[in-house]
Amino acid sequence: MPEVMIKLENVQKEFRLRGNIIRALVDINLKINAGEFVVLMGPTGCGKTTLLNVMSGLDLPDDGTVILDGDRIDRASEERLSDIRRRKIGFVFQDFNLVENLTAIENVEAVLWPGPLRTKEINNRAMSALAKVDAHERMNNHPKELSGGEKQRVAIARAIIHKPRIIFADEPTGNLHHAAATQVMELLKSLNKEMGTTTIIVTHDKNLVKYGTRLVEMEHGRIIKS
Ligand SMILES: Nc1ncnc2c1ncn2[C@@H]1O[C@H](COP(=O)(O)OP(=O)(O)OP(=O)(O)O)[C@@H](O)[C@H]1O
Repeated sequence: MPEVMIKLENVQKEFRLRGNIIRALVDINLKINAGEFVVLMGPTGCGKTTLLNVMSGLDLPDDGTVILDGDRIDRASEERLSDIRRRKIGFVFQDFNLVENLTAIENVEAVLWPGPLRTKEINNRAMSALAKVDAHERMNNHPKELSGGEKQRVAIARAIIHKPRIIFADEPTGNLHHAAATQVMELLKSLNKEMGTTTIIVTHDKNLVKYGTRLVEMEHGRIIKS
């Protein structure tokens, strides 16, 4: 039996906007096994980001059950959620979310500050994460001195420095040109293969389906294919 990494049962989520109720997630049932590389697609506004946020503990559902690597997270406190996120999850975003006044390596190291590790050990780990994503030559540059692809590779180094069980990536190639997008997807794929990191990416780009081991499609808050 494969190890189940994420399990959602009867998950519902609504938003209220100027008197309207938007059903962002409608009765979602989904199981993702350890080591899968899931590509989540669907038209704009169908609920992809909401689903990613609920699976990763960035947001809570109104109803239903969410289990992440054995922890039930749908009713967890913010303190517990942030502890689970810190230990188990790496996040990658469309706009990179790097801190502008820190260098590339400081952006990666910052994940481990403050913490039990010595400065030298943090520095070594950050260097090896940057080498893994082939961005070590730019380690002393600030984000504004990096290309989009380089910024995203630094962001991926930051996402993997604590060896997460799961990577969630929301439109990771949305701001990149074709060549840089390909490089970022190859990188996520190789991390998934080498380290067995369960990976879930949201995208609009049909060309990225080939990187996944599985395609999940949404429409109007529902999963229509999984
Ligand atoms: N905080 C919020 N308040 C109100 N409505 C929201 C909020 N977040 C999302 N929504 C609505 O919920 C629905 C699902 O949004 P979501 O961002 O999950 O879609 P998406 O599939 O990721 O869209 P896109 O591809 O455009 O990023 C949309 O109708 C959106 O307007």
